[in-house]
Amino acid sequence: MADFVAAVDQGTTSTRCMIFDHGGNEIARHQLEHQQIMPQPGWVEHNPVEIYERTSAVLQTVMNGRGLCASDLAALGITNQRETTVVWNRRTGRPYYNAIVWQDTRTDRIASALDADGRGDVIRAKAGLPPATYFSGGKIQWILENVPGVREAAEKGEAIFGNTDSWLVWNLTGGVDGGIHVTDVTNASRTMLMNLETLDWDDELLGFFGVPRQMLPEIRPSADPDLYGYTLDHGPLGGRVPLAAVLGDQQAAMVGQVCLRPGEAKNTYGTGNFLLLNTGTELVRSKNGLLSTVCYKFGDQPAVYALEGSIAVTGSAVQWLRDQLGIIQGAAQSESLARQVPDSGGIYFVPAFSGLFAPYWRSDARGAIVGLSRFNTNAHIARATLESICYQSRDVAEAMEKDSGVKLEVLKVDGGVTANDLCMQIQADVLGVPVSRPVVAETTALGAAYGAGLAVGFWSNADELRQNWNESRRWQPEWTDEQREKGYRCWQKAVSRTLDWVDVS
Ligand SMILES: Nc1ncnc2c1ncn2[C@@H]1O[C@H](COP(=O)(O)OP(=O)(O)O)[C@@H](O)[C@H]1O
Ligand SMILES: O=P(O)(O)OC[C@H](O)CO
Repeated sequence: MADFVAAVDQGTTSTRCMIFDHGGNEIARHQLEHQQIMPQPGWVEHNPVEIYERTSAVLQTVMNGRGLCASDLAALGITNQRETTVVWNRRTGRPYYNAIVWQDTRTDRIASALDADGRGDVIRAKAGLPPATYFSGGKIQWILENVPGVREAAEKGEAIFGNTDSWLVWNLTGGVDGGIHVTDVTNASRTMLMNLETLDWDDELLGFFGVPRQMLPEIRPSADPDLYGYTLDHGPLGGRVPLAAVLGDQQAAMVGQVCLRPGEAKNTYGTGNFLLLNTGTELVRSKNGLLSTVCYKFGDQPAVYALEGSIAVTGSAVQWLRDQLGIIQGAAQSESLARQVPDSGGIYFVPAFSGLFAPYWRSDARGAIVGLSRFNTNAHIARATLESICYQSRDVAEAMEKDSGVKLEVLKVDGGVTANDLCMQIQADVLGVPVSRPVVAETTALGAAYGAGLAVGFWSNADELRQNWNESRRWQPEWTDEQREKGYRCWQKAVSRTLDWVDVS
């Protein structure tokens, strides 16, 4: 009898494998970082071979560490950083180029040209996305146009595209020896190439980016009782395990937080922040700068959609304090440093390192710290960094309320930054609603495990998952309304100072 479900969470900064039992409790985990390659300002790449090696290593370490074998696992689910683009050769298994990461802004001219000639509106209508450097379509176009030999190989069906989910599934199911070339509907909904209503690749959208259809993976349900396939006997799990679910990481976090009813929402605080609201089987189109996206599709049930507010830089701003400014030694120290001061001393930090994503979608913005005086110290900068995470979340929460009419009563949170108690208190203050963190903060991996477990009958329905959800801590707002609104007005003024900084026309 298989007592556990495994999940791989292939994230922006690291890859982790986690094993869960039927109660949704974490049994084992291992995590490895991979290199962030930044060859030019605004460019961010990962090495896909390194990512697969790290994935194999975390799977092996977890299995060996707990003395588990493949037959102990009912299923494997995969969740991944979305949009990040890999193009590889299906005969040799070798990538043509590094993965171009979702944060990479090299395609800003491709993106702004889409709005100049009306294609942008078609993309908004069909894909639910604003033209932006964020999504995969422009990244594939860049590889087709700039890496010698790829266009010809793509026309012949030899050069194939995938986000990191497809790359991992292809390798785990055989690679050059019959690996399957698939993705799930949530990942496909982030490419600018899929029609949100038909849930299929759209020829008009493919034409906008010059992408040959034969490059693209087959789109499958997020949790698939027919199974994606099996891991290999000689693979990192040491045997055949049903690969039963694939979900983009933010959608997986929705499942892990059991936001499975319309009106339920969560905010994940990782490298960036992603606030998603379940809108049910109704596709809600944003008028306020949010994305419409697929939340999940379980088997042959209708797809469930979400509104999403994507924020490019939140936890990575904390990394910037550590790696570039050197004012903290580790991410956790951002809290002790910020606690040295009662407020940010009048400064506001807008970390528009990759332009601004939702709700602004301004690739011409760049980061700024405004309001500086000689009074300010590193502690104020640390505090302003935490505040920037919370104010950006308020920007998207406001847009979400306008689009959906749903008033947030409590914000469910998860992800690495939620370990920062001060940041969560500031979030409650800035939003004016309570913030609630679950016991299992690794909701992304848990969501992939839930998808895989539902597909193979390890869990039978959403009610079982709901019983597994428990709160670990809740923060109540402490600021007065006057404090809250004054702070937010200053934030909006600071944002306006970052716009129109670089020329992307
Ligand atoms: N105590 C902390 N305070 C603030 N930020 C933190 C803390 N711990 C981790 N982080 C940030 O959380 C991010 C990692 O979170 P994680 O959920 O693992 O992200 P991802 O899935 O994007 O790789 C990093 O950007 C790191 O700077
Ligand atoms: O890997 P994360 O957690 O930073 O998530 C990245 C998002 O999927 C980008 O859209």
